[in-house]
Amino acid sequence: MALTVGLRPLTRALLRPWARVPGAALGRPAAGSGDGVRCFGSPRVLVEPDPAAVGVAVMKMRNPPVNSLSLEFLTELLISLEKLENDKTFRGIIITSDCPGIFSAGLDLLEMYGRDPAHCAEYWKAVQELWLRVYLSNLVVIGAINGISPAGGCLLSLSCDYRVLANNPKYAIGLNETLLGIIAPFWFKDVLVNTIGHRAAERALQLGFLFPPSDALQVGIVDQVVPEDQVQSTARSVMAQWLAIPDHARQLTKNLVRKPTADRLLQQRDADIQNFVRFISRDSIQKSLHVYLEKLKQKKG
Ligand SMILES: CC/C=C\CC/C=C/CC(=O)SCCNC(=O)CCNC(=O)[C@H](O)C(C)(C)COP(=O)(O)OP(=O)(O)OC[C@H]1O[C@@H](n2cnc3c(N)ncnc32)[C@H](O)[C@@H]1OP(=O)(O)O
Repeated sequence: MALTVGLRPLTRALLRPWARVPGAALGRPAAGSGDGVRCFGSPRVLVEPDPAAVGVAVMKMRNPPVNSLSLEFLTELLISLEKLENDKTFRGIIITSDCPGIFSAGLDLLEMYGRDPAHCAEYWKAVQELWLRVYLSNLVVIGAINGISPAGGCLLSLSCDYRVLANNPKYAIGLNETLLGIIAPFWFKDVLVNTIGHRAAERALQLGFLFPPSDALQVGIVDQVVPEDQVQSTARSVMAQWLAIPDHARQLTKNLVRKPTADRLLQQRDADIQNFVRFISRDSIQKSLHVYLEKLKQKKG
């Protein structure tokens, strides 16, 4: 899949600072890493080969405080994913968070609030692109979900091939868009329906459920719940099972299962962008986002 849409100026801008960080440029050995050990990433996305598993990369999201998916962060994720896809040494990625207690707070509300239509369109293209890249990745993608994962964070998790969630009562996962007064786009909905079934998705989406770990496992929005200190090791064991399957057979099967869902978006990407921009620009929606952002602020006291 080509990394095509409207990201070039930002991508160029992002690449410049990386060049100044010793060892942090994509594909270069990291400062402090041993000779020949590939460690690449960007300011917000740390990518390292798993020292205990050949062919596996660990991608850590570090966009503090809450790993919200800003345009810059999305762009860095996309570049790292593209790099991994093109690097034949890797067959699998474990996606996890470097922000304690938070996997990802989802889409960055500040990219949708008080922004002009052109910005919203560029942002939505990047959101689409990240979903397509993760969902259709040829690599095995395991989510090691070590924190709360609402909305866009949940979509990212649902796009992995397998999800391991830390058993912490503070964590929850789900598509909670309605609680913000907005709606989950049809492709978010499709992925949830594919994962937990129509009836459970119908309830979860309308009520904006954020499932705590035991409920998340029961409904099937995650595949495994394990003690927090076992999330990474479990993800690694699961990865070994998936990598035992010949790549070509697994990849073709994944494509067979996922392509119809992805095609629904691919066939109408521009219309989906226009729909998003129209929706998000409405006064009533901007008002809802304002109220929600204020609530987040007030929560701090
Ligand atoms: C047609 C389709 C139309 C529209 C579709 C649009 C789809 C949207 C999907 C989404 O992903 S919307 C985003 C949904 N996300 C959430 O509801 C999560 C909101 N955040 C939280 O609930 C909490 O922040 C947290 C539980 C993740 C973490 O709590 P805590 O550790 O207590 O941190 P704070 O709440 O104090 O947050 C710190 C800081 O970060 C800001 N922030 C939090 N989430 C977001 C976000 N998603 N986008 C932007 N900024 C966020 C928060 O306001 C605080 O900012 P300060 O400046 O006050 O420090």
